Amino acid sequence: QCSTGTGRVASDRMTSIEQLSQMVTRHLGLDAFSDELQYTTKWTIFESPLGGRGLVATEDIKTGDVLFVDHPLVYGPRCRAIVQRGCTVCRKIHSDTLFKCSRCALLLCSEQCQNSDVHFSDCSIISCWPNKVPIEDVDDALLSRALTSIRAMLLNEEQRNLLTSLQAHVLPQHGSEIRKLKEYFDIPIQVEQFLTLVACILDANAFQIGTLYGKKELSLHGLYPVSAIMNHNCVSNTRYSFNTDSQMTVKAVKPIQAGSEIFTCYTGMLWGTPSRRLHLYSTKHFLCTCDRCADPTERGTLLAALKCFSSECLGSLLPLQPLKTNTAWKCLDCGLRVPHNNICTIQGALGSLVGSLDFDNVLALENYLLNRITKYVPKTNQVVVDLQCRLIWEIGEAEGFRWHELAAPRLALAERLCRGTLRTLAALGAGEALLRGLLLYHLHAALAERARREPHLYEELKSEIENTIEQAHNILQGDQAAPPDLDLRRQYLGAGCDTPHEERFFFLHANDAPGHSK
Ligand SMILES: C[S@@+](CC[C@H](N)C(=O)[O-])C[C@H]1O[C@@H](n2cnc3c(N)ncnc32)[C@H](O)[C@@H]1O
Repeated sequence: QCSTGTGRVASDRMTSIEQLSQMVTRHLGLDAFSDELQYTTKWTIFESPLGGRGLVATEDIKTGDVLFVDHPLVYGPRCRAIVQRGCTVCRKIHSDTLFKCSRCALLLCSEQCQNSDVHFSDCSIISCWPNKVPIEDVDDALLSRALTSIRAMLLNEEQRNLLTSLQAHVLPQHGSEIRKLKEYFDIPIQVEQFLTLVACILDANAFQIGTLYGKKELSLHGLYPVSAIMNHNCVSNTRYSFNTDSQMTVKAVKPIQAGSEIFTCYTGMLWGTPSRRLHLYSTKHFLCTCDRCADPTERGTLLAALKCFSSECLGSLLPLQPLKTNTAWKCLDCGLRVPHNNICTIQGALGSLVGSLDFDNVLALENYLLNRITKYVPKTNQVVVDLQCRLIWEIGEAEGFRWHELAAPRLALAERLCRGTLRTLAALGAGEALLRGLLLYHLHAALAERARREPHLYEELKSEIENTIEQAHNILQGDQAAPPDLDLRRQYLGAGCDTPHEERFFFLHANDAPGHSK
């Protein structure tokens, strides 16, 4: 049945904090608790000193405390300029069975997906709009980009009120997917206005939804209304994780004092200041002024550092006034000053260089990291750190590079890279961030493999093998991004296991066997 009603088309954008708090309480289901069993949160919504609303701690919060479990009002394929082609129901990509639905043009991979409830409701909205071109000529990538907004048509009034009370980026660069969709479909004006508003709200607030560890599937985003109220800090005091039902759990990664704002991070943790600020400005329309952004060295990590332009100097260039977008840069050693434009040229060239790399080729990546990239940039630079992480994720996991297959120098390299990146995270004050959990897991796996090969080293490595898996487990448990053998490793290689040490490694080889799908 075709729905033409759009409910509230545009928000009055004036929802008070009290109204928003009430809507959030209902959304989280906290109003279902009886008077005797009062549910209290350790935070509330407030007028943030950064502008707009934010979340603030109402009592002291400990590391690891769960702040809330949010669920999405809507979710669907991520809306990016380059869209992966994948099934809009089961998220399968790289499938040669992908086809367009003959009624709505959405991409599907099987009859089962076509007959699913999800597709039925998507299709029943889109197929109501008269098509202006033959359905087979509709741009399925564009339709995929617009699908999350389209799904908002199914929300009830209360859900729409919550959705439209969130901030919207009402600027020409947002909502273009809906404008373009009009080239293919005759969309009623009220519906178009609603979809455009939702698209602007999604651009301001949506979170990318994590995928299962190592699984390549269509990337999704979702509108998590409570998480969306969190403002940004480049050193977040929370982390979030997703379960397989797309629920999002937000936890503290460090102690948060009563009265302090609760933050998330909208950028990559290991990006340097100019990259983070540019990204925030172009996508979220603000210039961050947090302590990390104001510190030219980024707590000594030098993630943005470039090589000094003077051929005799081995020093690093850093921005003189990082909060000024056109700041000059200065060498820490020789004091050479370099104008901003010259820095932009180097950063542009570096971007093109990295864009040309084949990240799926482990040997090429390793060679580039060890022999090439540090000719152009200091080893602290974010590009080097990014390549290090990409290599860490491949070593032990990629075909032909599983733990038991690694030559000793490569195993040692994995260990060294994990330790280096963990040091950078610690210097930033990242606390118990997700990235730290994954790095600890990989460090544990490298150490365990070394102990398996050389049993005489076991006693020496035992406490670190145990500590790393315990800490990784603490951070990653319940997160769908967690490696599937996390629990097994903790059971056999964690503290308190009484299996004789010669027998503790038996499961590693089974997991590493070629063809084993992690
Ligand atoms: C996801 S919303 C966060 C909630 C928002 N403050 C509100 O009132 O609904 C993202 C927007 O909040 C603002 N914001 C978030 N973090 C900020 C920060 N560190 N400094 C300035 N503005 C920030 C920006 O306008 C950004 O586009």
